[in-house]
Amino acid sequence: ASNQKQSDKMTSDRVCALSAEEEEHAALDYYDEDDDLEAFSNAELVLGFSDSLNTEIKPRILLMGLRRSGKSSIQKVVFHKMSPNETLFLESTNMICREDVSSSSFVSFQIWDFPGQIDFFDPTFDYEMIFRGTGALIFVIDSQDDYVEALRRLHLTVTRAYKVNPDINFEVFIHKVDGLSDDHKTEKQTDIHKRANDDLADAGLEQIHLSFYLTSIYDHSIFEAFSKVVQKLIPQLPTLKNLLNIFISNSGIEKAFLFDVVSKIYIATDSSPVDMQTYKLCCDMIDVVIDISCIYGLMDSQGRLPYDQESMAIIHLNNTTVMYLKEVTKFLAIVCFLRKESFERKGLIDYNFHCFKNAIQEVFDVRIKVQQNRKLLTQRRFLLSCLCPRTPRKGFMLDMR
Ligand SMILES: Nc1nc2c(ncn2[C@@H]2O[C@H](COP(=O)(O)OP(=O)(O)OP(=O)(O)O)[C@@H](O)[C@H]2O)c(=O)[nH]1
Repeated sequence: ASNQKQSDKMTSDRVCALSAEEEEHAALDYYDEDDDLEAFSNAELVLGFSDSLNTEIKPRILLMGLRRSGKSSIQKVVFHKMSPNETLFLESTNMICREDVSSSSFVSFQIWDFPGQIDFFDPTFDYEMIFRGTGALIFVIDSQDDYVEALRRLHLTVTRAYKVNPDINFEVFIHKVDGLSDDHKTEKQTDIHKRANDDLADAGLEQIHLSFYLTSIYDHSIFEAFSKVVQKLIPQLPTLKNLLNIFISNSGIEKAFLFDVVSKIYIATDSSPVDMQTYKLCCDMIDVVIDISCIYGLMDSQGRLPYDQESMAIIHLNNTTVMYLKEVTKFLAIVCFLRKESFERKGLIDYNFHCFKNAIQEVFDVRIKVQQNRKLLTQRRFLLSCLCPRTPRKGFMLDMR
């Protein structure tokens, strides 16, 4: 319960930070500006969203799949810290639920949770508008159920979405695998993979790439899968990876992850392979650090959490490995694994960390600058197109520049 409270507090802290952040940030450099504007006005018209002009248009992640496949549970467990058992009481989703996931870090997107059955032929459902601004489409398949119908829906959804926007990343979560043995899991994955790709090949659409993940809300697999989905939407990923590689190779560190603390999504890691055990240890460490901070730390006069960019933690494991966590920004932390001997040179590690942090700040600054320019441009173009609707927008763009 205490963990839940702390997470709620952190989430609400993040929401507060978001509104301030939104003031200075504009759209991610993700899709065409014309699409931004169009998607923005369409969303308002079609779905009645009341976003102000200030609102950032973020890449969308759609959660789709049959009824009761586990879509809402995934969203609640990953982004609301709901305990997996509580999802048993979730009611069926009847309308599209949209949620902003943002922080001052690189994690910034919208999740749209769709009701189980979407009728693509329903004229009130403007799927073209929805797919146009989509970065990733996650299709959830219940592995404990018969998946023939799910595969049919997957095929229909993917082909429709691809026609509208070929840049969407298609991610298939073979979900609820907690009830299956290891052999059974591999068997199901192979079967689903083969059938889905055969269907695409039969339709002459071999070029569509589907990524498959075995997931469950009862372990870390869902966080790991979500991390990979989100990473594909971070344009700065290669830069972050490069910075991490330089940092670890100069500090005697074996592995490092850059985490979004609230969601426990890792947004980047170095080039060495990731194993699930290491990832689990990082998640546990983040939980421990937040818990200890909340129990023993002193809140400031405004009642804010005693957890900030100065926070750090060291855990010595009983196999001569040391885990070292350091905050990079309020919502971003780096978790490193290194040998006890390497940790003796902590001064060097801290100095290198300082350089790493400055480099991350520079990446942020560039991003903010680009976003501010885009925001200004989009607002001006919007206002001008309202004043002179007949004049082609491209012309305005040239004038403004
Ligand atoms: N065993 C197991 N059950 C799960 C998992 N994820 C979700 N569930 C259960 O699946 C049921 C349906 O979950 P929901 O999240 O409501 O499913 P949904 O896809 O959002 O359903 P609709 O809103 O009707 O489209 C709930 O009882 C969850 O507890 C999982 O990883 N493992």
